[in-house]
Amino acid sequence: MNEMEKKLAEYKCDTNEAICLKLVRFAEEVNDDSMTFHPEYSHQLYGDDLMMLKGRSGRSFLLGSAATRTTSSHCWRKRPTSNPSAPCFTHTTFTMWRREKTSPTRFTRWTCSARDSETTMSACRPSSCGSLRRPASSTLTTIVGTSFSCCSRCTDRDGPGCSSMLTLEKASQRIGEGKMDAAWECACNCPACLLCFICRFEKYNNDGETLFATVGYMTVYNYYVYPDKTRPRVRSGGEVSKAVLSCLCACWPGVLLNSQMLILPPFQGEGHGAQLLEAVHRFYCNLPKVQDITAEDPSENYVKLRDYVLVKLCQTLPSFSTDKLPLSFSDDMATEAREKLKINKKHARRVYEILRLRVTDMSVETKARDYRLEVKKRLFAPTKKNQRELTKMMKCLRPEELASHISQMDTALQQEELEKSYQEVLAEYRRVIERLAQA
Ligand SMILES: CC(=O)SCCNC(=O)CCNC(=O)[C@H](O)C(C)(C)COP(=O)(O)OP(=O)(O)OC[C@H]1O[C@@H](n2cnc3c(N)ncnc32)[C@H](O)[C@@H]1OP(=O)(O)O
Repeated sequence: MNEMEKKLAEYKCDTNEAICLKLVRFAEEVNDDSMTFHPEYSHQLYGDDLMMLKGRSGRSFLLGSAATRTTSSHCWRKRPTSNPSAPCFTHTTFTMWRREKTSPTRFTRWTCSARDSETTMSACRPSSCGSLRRPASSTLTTIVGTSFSCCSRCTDRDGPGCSSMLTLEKASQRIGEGKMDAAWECACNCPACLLCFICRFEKYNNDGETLFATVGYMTVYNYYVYPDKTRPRVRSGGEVSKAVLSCLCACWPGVLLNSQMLILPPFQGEGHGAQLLEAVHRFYCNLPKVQDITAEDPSENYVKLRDYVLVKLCQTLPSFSTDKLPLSFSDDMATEAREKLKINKKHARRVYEILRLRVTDMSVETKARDYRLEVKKRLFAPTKKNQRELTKMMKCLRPEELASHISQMDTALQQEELEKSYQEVLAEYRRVIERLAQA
């Protein structure tokens, strides 16, 4: 370490620790340190190794539905040695999120006023996003009984973008640059044709005024399925035309990041994710054009959440009744799950395995064995396919070419891997069953 590096070392710190965030509903909360939390990921703002932050003075506030206030005055990034005159990039990046100066008296301007209904889920139609401060115009469904609202539009220019960058590992601002997508241009006014932002708001009262603060959101993109269906996919909002992008950016600059689903950290683990996903499924269930609902590259947490929600939805379907579960996965199950709940076959199969586990007495050896074989049959299917291909290859490959493929066939190793996968799946299923029991 040279002298300069030693000097700089004292300013270095973990940016995940140094950055403090708050979600603030009322003016007095701005100074309430008990509400502080830290980001999970800050490398997208500061880089992996060049970032430096002096002390712990960096601090941001994400207010109500949106705006960000940054009081981080001591953060900067080391100038690249190759270009000493380069600007201090981190500082620029950080202040980029500071759309407006925040003052407690202006809180209400950053909050969203949705419809009067208890909860409202709306789809965002890009062409109708022009007026940014109006409530969402297209109410699609109303769910009564919860004080949270699903709404597509934020009424302010500032979205929870910074929080998205700080809570997702691969968030990106560079989406859809220059790309056109017909789905976005659709003029039929059908919500199933669009990318929807479905947002979850906390409804609260501030001095007699009903306000809505962002809890989380999902972006769902509708793909075309031949010949006349669509397939909503939980995914980032990429591949949009520039015109639409700029319009949506104005509404939700942060939401347009590569964030498929996000519940803001203070609200995680409270059931919001499950309720949001369930609301989305229930909404699409009523659209005949929709084939099924999928997700793009789902994370482990998302799969856990989806398992729980889908099992909860399917458990009342006749084809999944307790007497039918021990008879193996049936076409009836796949069809009913797809037609009534827009669940695809692969997910319906997982649902079946979870529900069957719930009714199986695993202390009875024969029942446990039947269950194990049923699950392992599915888990082993890809390996079996590989084996069939290998058998074909054996007929045409030279011995040295075959050697590497043969090693993949080590049966003992395969059995070990299979058992490991089975145990992992079993643990995941048990967690879902436990959660269902608590609900
Ligand atoms: C398509 C994709 O892959 S998108 C990528 C997913 N997004 C991310 O990873 C971003 C960061 N993470 C998040 O935004 C959220 O954590 C999500 C979306 C993954 C989940 O949302 P959450 O609101 O936290 O989910 P929810 O609260 O319904 O369930 C999470 C856990 O909290 C537990 N929980 C729910 N309600 C309660 C409660 N009232 N009390 C205690 N625990 C609870 C659940 O049992 C569950 O635990 P488990 O996972 O061990 O079963």
